[in-house]
Amino acid sequence: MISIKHVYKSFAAPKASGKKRRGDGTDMSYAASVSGNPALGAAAVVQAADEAVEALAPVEADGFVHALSDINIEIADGDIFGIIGMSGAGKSTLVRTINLLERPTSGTIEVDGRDVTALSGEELRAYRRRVAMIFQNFGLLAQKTVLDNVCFPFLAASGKVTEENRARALELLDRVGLGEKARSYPSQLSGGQKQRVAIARALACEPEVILCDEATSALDPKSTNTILKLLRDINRETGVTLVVITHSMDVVEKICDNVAVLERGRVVEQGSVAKVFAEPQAEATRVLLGKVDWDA
Ligand SMILES: Nc1ncnc2c1ncn2[C@@H]1O[C@H](COP(=O)(O)OP(=O)(O)OP(=O)(O)O)[C@@H](O)[C@H]1O
Repeated sequence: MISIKHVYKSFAAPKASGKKRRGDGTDMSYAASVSGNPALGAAAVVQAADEAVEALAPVEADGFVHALSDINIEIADGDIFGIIGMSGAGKSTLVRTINLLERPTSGTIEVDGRDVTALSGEELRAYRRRVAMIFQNFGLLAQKTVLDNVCFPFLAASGKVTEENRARALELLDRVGLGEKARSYPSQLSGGQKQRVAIARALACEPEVILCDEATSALDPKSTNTILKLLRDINRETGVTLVVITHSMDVVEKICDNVAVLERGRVVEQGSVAKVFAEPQAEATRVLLGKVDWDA
């Protein structure tokens, strides 16, 4: 059970670092999400701040961007929990506080009753093995083969990759239907295949939770369905909890059991998907469902 209690997150008004993204398109979030290395964490935060500048964050009168305000959510073990909202609602910030890429400004995140927000060092690395993550841009390491990408969590955890680890990675590649691509490089795969590699990599350390941050946003409808079905099947087979960050009600309807709707950093509605779809209470939910009267 993940209990998010009174979580707030504020950022000082962002300033562009002037640094460009690394030429190989590496998303720092993945490397940071499997390690407790403060330098990688800092690089991921600089990258996020640059993206926030690009997104023109609204700066409040006090000079801060209040990305999350008093978030209270409970996610049961084995649930497929959707977090939905428009661009800038705070979805990515929330998911990044769950795996502690960002620390909440205040509030707690309890996992099985234990507050994890102050974890560091080996305890933080161990926590991140329990909470895997997949990203919109896949976060694969471009210079490594598919097999080496799936083995990366073993390397990050213990500094080496054993034969047993490789055999496990091959099993996982088979599970996602990509056994024959083990020696390929990410650039040789379609978007849907890249996301399947990322899912195999997420499963490597047998996580209890997978955070899926806009995992299908870069994919066409057919690949989206393949990935959503794969995630749902894995949830049923292994009991892993899925936290699905999305701006698409279609995604929520297809795989989620429960959903929280975020608007400007606040939860404006939450409950079972069936109830929220049948009787949406918040205006933001109706907009996301496409149930708005544009002429009103
Ligand atoms: N590192 C940061 N520094 C400053 N502001 C930030 C930072 N990260 C996020 N923000 C701001 O916090 C708010 C929430 O951003 P967040 O990326 O969480 O929204 P989102 O719902 O995930 O949006 P999108 O769907 O566009 O990714 C935005 O106003 C954003 O600009």
